[in-house]
Amino acid sequence: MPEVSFHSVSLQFDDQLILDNLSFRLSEHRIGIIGENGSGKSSLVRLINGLSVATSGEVKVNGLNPARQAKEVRRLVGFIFSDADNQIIMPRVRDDVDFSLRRRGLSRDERQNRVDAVLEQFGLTEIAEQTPHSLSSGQKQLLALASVIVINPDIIIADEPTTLLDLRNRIKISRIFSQLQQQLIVVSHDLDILENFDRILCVDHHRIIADGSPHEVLPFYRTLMTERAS
Ligand SMILES: Nc1ncnc2c1ncn2[C@@H]1O[C@H](COP(=O)(O)OP(=O)(O)OP(=O)(O)O)[C@@H](O)[C@H]1O
Repeated sequence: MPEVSFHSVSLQFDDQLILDNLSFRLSEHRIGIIGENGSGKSSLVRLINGLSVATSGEVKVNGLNPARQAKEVRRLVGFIFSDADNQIIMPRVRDDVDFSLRRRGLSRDERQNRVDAVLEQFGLTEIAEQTPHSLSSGQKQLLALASVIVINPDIIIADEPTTLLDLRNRIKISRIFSQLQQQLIVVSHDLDILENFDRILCVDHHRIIADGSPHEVLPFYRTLMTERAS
């Protein structure tokens, strides 16, 4: 598996402290990141592909620094944004998936086969010729996932990938996640999809307050949130 490491990483926006002196290494297969709204989860994963830059400390992805070697890191890391509209580029669903594969040196046939396979996998075949903007929010979310998974990146980061999906599609995504060979880092409020992950980190008040197996961290988090809600 690839290795993502944080060495004394802090992140500030203007004067606001978001992440405070985080150090950890991620080398497990499937890693979940949980925490309250605004706790810094998206900010944390955005540091991994250089979308944000640490105020101090250092992030490394397989030894590369995402802030200084963004191009190389983005070849390794596929990032699925929480807002799928951000990722839609092309006028047809099929072309949008295909767009990710351009400049990968594949033949036209090979590209088409991969696009067809991933459209099928995500249940998008029937709407392959439609414009992405005509899709429902959930279908756009599936398209965003398909467009990243088709490239086969070494690390897949998904920021709240199931927020808009119905139960059937959540189950489907959960199955797809469990079959992926690549390292997967998922930010989610949907705790069910993280049940079978290898490791869960809980971000709270700028720090990681729990880090362990889903059996340890998810019940801890559920109890903490129940207490805070009352
Ligand atoms: N580009 C930015 N400029 C200024 N502040 C930002 C920026 N991005 C995030 N923040 C702030 O950082 C804090 C953490 O935001 P972040 O999106 O990382 O939280 P989150 O845990 O992913 O939240 P949610 O669960 O609601 O998606 C918030 O207070 C947010 O306002």
